[in-house]
Amino acid sequence: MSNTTSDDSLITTEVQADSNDDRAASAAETAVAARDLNVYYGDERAIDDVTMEIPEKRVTALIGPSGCGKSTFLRCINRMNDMIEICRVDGDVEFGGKNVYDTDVDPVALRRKIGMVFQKPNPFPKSIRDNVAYGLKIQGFDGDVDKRVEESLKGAALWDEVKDQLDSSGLELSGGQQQRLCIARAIAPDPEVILMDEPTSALDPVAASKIEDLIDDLAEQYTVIIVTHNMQQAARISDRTAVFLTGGELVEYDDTAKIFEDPEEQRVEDYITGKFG
Ligand SMILES: Nc1ncnc2c1ncn2[C@@H]1O[C@H](COP(=O)(O)OP(=O)(O)OP(=O)(O)O)[C@@H](O)[C@H]1O
Repeated sequence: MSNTTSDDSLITTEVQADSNDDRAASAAETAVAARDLNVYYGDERAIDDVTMEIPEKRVTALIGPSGCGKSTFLRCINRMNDMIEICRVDGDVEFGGKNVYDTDVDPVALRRKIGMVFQKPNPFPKSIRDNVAYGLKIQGFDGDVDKRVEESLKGAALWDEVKDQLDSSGLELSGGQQQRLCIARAIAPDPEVILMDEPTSALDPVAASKIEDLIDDLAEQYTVIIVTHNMQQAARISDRTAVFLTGGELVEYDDTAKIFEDPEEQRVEDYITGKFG
């Protein structure tokens, strides 16, 4: 599968020291940038003037205590907050050199380029094949659907386990397999960015570990932005970490090793060492 960026297509406490290091050390283009981003639910501000650049083909973790705005920030990136009536967004989220909140951006086209995986695996009550092919059909994909389904299931490290049961229901799979099916569904439309909102918190440790390995592989090809409550997970799998604290303030954003080993901000150190949050 190829990745392309085209503005036009939008219109209508242990840091892992192996593979992440190579990625973290090399320069990366910016995939997504928030500029002066404020988000409100009614009168309540959930994101407080956040500016940050998220690098391409890296894993960026968003961490912080409950209610600090991590999910709200994530949902801004592919405009999932549009679905929440009382939510108002001020400022820019740039993707492919364009503000995704520009009036000529089609949110459905945007979400093909910026896919999303949720906390609870949510396959459709359809066959494994149809789960993966769903987005392709909606977008009027005129290529080889079976080939793309196979590539996507391989990309989600699920193919070997399901290749002989593609017509079985996705709901018959285990929780971890269902989550990898959801990842296959997210990558089938050939996105550039994958947003993950606590993708392992509903899974047992073995299934969670498989997803962590998969996230590392996905970053070879995609930009991965993950919300996690699990600081060890952030330390293990991410290249960059953004720490949000109460009120939607982005307090510190840096290489993951720096955040976990030598943060600039006392509040971040206190949070990471469990003094609050
Ligand atoms: N749909 C909504 N309507 C009203 N307020 C909301 C809505 N979603 C979130 N909020 C509020 O916005 C703030 C940030 O919430 P958000 O879910 O983004 O935080 P979070 O850091 O992801 O929390 P958690 O880790 O518990 O999921 C909270 O005060 C929350 O109550």
